[in-house]
Amino acid sequence: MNKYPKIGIRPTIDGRQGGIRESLEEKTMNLAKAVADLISSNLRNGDGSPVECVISDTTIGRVAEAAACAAKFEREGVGSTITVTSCWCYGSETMDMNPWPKAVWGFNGTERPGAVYLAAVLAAHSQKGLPAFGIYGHDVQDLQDNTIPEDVAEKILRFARSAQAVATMRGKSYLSMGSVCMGIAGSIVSTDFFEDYLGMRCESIDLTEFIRRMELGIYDHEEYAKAMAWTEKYCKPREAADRNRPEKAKTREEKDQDWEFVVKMTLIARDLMTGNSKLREMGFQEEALGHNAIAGGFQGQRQWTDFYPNGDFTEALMNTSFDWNGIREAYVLATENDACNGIAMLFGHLLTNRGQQFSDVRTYWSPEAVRRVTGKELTGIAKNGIIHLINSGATTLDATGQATDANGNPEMKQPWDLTQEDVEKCLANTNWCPANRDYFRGGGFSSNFLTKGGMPVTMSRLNLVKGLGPVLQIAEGWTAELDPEVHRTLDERTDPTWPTTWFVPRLMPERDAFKDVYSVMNNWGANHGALTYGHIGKDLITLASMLRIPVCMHNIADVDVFRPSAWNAFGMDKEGSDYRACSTYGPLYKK
Ligand SMILES: C[C@H](O)[C@@H](O)[C@@H](O)C(=O)CO
Ligand SMILES: [Mn+2]
Repeated sequence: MNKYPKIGIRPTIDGRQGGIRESLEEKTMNLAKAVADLISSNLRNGDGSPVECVISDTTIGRVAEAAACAAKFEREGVGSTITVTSCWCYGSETMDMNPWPKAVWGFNGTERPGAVYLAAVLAAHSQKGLPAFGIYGHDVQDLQDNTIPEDVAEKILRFARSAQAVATMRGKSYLSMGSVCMGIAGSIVSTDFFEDYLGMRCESIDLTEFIRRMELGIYDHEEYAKAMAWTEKYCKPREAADRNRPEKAKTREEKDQDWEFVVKMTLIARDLMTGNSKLREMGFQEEALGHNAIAGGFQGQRQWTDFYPNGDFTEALMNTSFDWNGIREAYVLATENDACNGIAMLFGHLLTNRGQQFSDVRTYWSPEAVRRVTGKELTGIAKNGIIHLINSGATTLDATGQATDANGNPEMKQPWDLTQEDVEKCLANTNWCPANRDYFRGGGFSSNFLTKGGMPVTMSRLNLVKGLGPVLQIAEGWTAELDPEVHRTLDERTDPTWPTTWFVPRLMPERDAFKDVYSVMNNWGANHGALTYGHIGKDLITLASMLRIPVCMHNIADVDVFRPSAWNAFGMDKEGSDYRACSTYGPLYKK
């Protein structure tokens, strides 16, 4: 069985035999091949395999050929399509009628009217309530030119990245480990939202399952020994001084036991999400299956953490692009079972294949407040103020920023670009602090690091609003590096046992929520944000429109907003039309 969905390419053609069709067959097929090649040579699935395309067996001129193509795509596990043409074709006969994400590239040439077909078929898509993305190159190309211009390539790849994310999450699960955490609304998991908007299921387990598996030894014992040896080498030596009051601190012996406990928790959390064939060999058929989870959340607080070591080690390692088994794709695991943030992490992960960061959006520090408490000025990109992102647990260790690109700049890499040296540097820059036992009575270890400055990042968050539905918010910006003394003073006022990222959003004076750094913090819809490496706001906007989730706040220029062409019919203000279109079409998988 194929692990990932494929993208179907549909070459459509003028059906008139006796000259027209014959003259266009080769050209049209070549355009389809060029699109498939563009996608497979640029986009990868999470395991590093190229995103696969399937091309229709024939060009599509008449409806029987459209039907044969649809049948082939169903057999091949296609999850979205791109229709390509350089000429006039018959709209409703050749169009893709499947409600999955779809785009049409109408070649901008004038010998044959590909753009006329594009307009006609997009009108048909609008009329039939099957929104499609329209791709029309800016400059006229010659008929014999089969190259894909840069502006067209950018749109094809933006569509394909987002469509592949939509298709990849479909049919998978979100696994709640535990339930609602400290009354956090995002952890009141909405099955309706997951099912209707994402095509996903919600699974849940009670946290006693961890104890059962630990006590009955239901985990891979060989892997546990390997994981423990790795932890002894890379993590335990970086155990930080205990900041608990002496009467609250655990003894050395208790801490050693906690290390063993949190390593076992990590194996079990992974097995719960994705299963483990080793457990089948051990006779545990059910446990070997896992929950088919592509994302999950760990409740932790309060009952579990009041009694057992916290989930911080587990969450940090799961979200990281490496562990004792080497470099691998990061998992998506939200802390505090905040599924709304987990979904923003999942979007970021599927669009980039990189490890994700989960944080409390804790403090806006104005330049004035920083001056007052430190006696120093914020400088550089931080000069207009900063947002302190900090939470125990679910932040990828990739967010240390210790991996470097070819120019020596910090990067949170895709796993296939990570090197062993990068991995060792991420680990060498992460401390493991005995958990603050006023908060976490059961102990455990919190990952602690300071994110390197200068990385392009995008903060996002999904919120559920009664009467409206889901909305997405997006803020592109950068990580900032502060004067070390300023960092220390500000960090000491919080919980210095947790990882810190200083975030500076890109401001847009003309948009109220981005007129200053304070407004970004003040407009954030909940206590958490997901941080993704890179400026991926454009991709998130395209993805959200495919899922009919309106974007309530973003700092992306209008020219970079790429949504289905039907959105243009809902008015000239892009954000208002987004709301109207999303509410008209409704969720993609509504039953
Ligand atoms: C320890 C505390 O309960 C934190 O976990 C709390 O500040 C949060 O993270 C709330 O989202
Ligand atoms: Mn939190």
